[in-house]
Amino acid sequence: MAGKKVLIVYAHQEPKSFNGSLLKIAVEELTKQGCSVTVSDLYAMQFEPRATRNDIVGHLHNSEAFNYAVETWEAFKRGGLSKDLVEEQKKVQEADLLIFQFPLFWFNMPAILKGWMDRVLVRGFAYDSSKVYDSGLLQNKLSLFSFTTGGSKEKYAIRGDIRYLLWPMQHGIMHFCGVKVLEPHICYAPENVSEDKRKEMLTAWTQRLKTLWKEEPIDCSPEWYFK
Ligand SMILES: Cc1cc2nc3c(=O)[nH]c(=O)nc-3n(C[C@H](O)[C@H](O)[C@H](O)COP(=O)(O)OP(=O)(O)OC[C@H]3O[C@@H](n4cnc5c(N)ncnc54)[C@H](O)[C@@H]3O)c2cc1C
Ligand SMILES: [Zn+2]
Repeated sequence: MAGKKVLIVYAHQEPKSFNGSLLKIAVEELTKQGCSVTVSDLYAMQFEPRATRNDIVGHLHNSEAFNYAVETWEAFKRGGLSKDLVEEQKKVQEADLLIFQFPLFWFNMPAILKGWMDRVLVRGFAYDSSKVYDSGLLQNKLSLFSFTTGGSKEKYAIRGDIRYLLWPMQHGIMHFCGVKVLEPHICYAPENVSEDKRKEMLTAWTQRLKTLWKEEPIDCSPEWYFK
């Protein structure tokens, strides 16, 4: 929808990859719609995934025993978070929609993207003591997890519902911070399907993006994941 701001957090090393093609499609289609699109290309940025002391500029709240959650919370309040974090938080703050584009690694997101979650979604910025889930601090935003797998759709049906994997990402992170969740977009086994099937999956992503702003968020409750 024209005027909407979208942040795509992208975790793949290779622009020519299938994930790279999915990213390109999203940038093109959303830009065409009149959205303003920002991409955080984590590998290209050499984004630091480790949650360390370096994320705090200046003095520590308690230099005797380091506590990452407490120190980043305190640093956020006094404007003492490292520059790369502040930049990512600004992008999140401005966005109406967050799209996460990545290949599934060990039933989860790649470490560099997990590190983005760990470091950017600081207490005071994304959530606070009683400000979690529907009261989280990142209200009025949507999120969408768009990812690829190595395993086929049939294999996932046998191994168990892929929604189980989405519980920590969608519910444990996004919903916890107050962000609403759209249906995930999953491209199964792009390496092992025909060229035609790959083209079909890319077209399906373009098609979905065309009507994305009309979608209702999922009911992000245990039933959606485990029923
Ligand atoms: C550490 C690790 C852990 C993993 N854990 C899991 C796991 O737990 N579960 C699981 O299912 N998988 C797992 N995998 C596999 C991984 O999820 C897949 O390899 C990945 O999702 C494939 O996506 P890709 O973008 O890298 O594919 P690519 O290999 O980049 O792309 C597939 C094919 O699409 C082609 N392509 C790219 N763009 C286009 C285009 N525009 N048109 C047509 N063709 C195109 C490429 O040339 C390539 O031939 C793991 C992989 C790693 C490295
Ligand atoms: Zn939820």
